[in-house]
Amino acid sequence: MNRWTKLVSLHRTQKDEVQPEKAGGGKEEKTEQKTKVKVCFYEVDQKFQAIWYTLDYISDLVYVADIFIKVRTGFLEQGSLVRDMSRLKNRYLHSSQFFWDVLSQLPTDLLYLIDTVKTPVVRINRFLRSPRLSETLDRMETRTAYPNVFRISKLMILIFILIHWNACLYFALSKYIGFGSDDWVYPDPTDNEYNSTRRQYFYSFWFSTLILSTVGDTPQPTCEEEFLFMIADLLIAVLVFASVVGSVGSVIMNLQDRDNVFFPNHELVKSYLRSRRISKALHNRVNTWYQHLYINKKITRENEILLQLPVTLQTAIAVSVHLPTLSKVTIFQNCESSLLEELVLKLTPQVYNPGEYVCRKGDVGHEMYIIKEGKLAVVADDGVTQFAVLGEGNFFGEISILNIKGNKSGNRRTANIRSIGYSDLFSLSKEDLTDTLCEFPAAKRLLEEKGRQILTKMGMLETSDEGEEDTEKIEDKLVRIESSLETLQTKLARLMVELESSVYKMMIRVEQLEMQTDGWEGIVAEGAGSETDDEAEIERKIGDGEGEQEEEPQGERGEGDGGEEDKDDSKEIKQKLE
Ligand SMILES: Nc1ncnc2c1ncn2[C@@H]1O[C@@H]2COP(=O)(O)O[C@H]2[C@H]1O
Repeated sequence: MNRWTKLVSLHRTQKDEVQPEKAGGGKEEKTEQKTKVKVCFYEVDQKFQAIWYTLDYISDLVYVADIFIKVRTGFLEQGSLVRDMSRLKNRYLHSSQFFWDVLSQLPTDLLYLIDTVKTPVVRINRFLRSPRLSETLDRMETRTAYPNVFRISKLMILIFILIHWNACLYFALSKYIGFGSDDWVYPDPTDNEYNSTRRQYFYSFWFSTLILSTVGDTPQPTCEEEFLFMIADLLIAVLVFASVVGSVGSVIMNLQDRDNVFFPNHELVKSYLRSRRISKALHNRVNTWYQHLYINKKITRENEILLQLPVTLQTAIAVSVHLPTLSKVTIFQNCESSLLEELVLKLTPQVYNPGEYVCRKGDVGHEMYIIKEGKLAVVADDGVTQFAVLGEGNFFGEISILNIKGNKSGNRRTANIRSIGYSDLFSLSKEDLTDTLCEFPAAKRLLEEKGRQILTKMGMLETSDEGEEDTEKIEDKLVRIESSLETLQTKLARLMVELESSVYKMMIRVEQLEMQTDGWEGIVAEGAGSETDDEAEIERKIGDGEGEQEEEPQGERGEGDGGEEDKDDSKEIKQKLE
């Protein structure tokens, strides 16, 4: 048999048959012996044949089970999941998938019965199932909480399998060329050091790893087969190396991207601070803040991350994350869930360092804050004297943005608020708060009440109750006037349309009547004798005109009383004629 044919068909010879060939040096034809079923490492085959068969047929059972699963797997039709068994069966049986599944499951193992074909190559059709494996891996990747770890593990396993197959080929090739015949092939197994199967496998695996990881340092090949093997391996190695570098690189990029999405980009801020020659103290404050974010996993850009989801999912997630905090806030405790759902998407997480001011007295207020975690103090201008300490579930900063009547400080902050330790806050902008409270007046009243209490304590509320009541009354009136104005505007618009249509109809009617009256001038001149008859005639014609008018569809007429006006006009014309 030709050397190449022998190599490709993976026929293997027994260990003791290798020796004469090795001794014979260039002897081309080897005696074909009883071939092995499974492995290049013959001892493994001899000892574990039962295990090989068992594993093979267990995996065949899994493949068959997979076919049943596929038949029962529903599919989407115009967005609805089809579960009807007869349709599912029909669909699968007529798909190309079914063809490939059957092909992969053909009992090619029966070829083992032919004595000369005892090679694992007969089961090669099982590889047709590999798309299903990659489908499974893809699904697992979308479900796992650690996709990057999963990706790297998958890559490592694939590389491991590749190195393993390559090691097997190397050993088979060494056996074919002759163990120990040169430096490149596997050393002579009769030597005790290289005799054990474990040593054979590890040596081959190591050799294969050297090539595929492009580490090199392998012995120089000496014969054609060795050269070809090395060339093919080195080409594969380039791909393997590239895919390893690429995958690891993309994993690192993903991690960086994730960090950049979760946290503000520290490197960017750092280089900005450097370029602007910011003082060391301020630099340190920024660094401490970043450190706190990273160590305690404080995510300040949640809203940006959630933006990629549909609004309903965003709300559901935000509610489940923030509701525990919001439900601790007194004003929101008895609120409708719809208010909380509306608010929750508008909250922006913020983290403050110890000693940092969240707002200063006299500043214009643009947002209010809800405390998620930490303690803050209402402090005097010296920054030390504390008037009150606010904790988890408290809120502040509402007075300057609520336009409370009688508030002497207007839209200015009434106090300094300073973070005692690290504090996690939610900020809510003036616009968002106003929009939301418009629809939930009860919550607005509560907020204003709390603000008024503080202002009264501080003596910053104008205490003219009457004035307040008056203003409230005026406000109520204004609201009523606004709504009445809107209704009036709508009515006016309708009337204008009706008026236009009536005028148009009137013009047509007058034209018709003019045409009719043209003929009567002669009749009138004929004399008074026929006067009574003419009058009756005119009466009749006008009567006809009115009848027509009555037959007009209501829709065309609109809601206005165009008909009445027409009648009046007809009477007028009649009078004129008389
Ligand atoms: N004595 C106080 N106790 C609790 N909170 C206060 C007190 N004084 C002021 N505040 C809060 O501190 C905030 C400072 O900004 P505002 O004036 O917008 O709203 C103020 C109140 O919410």
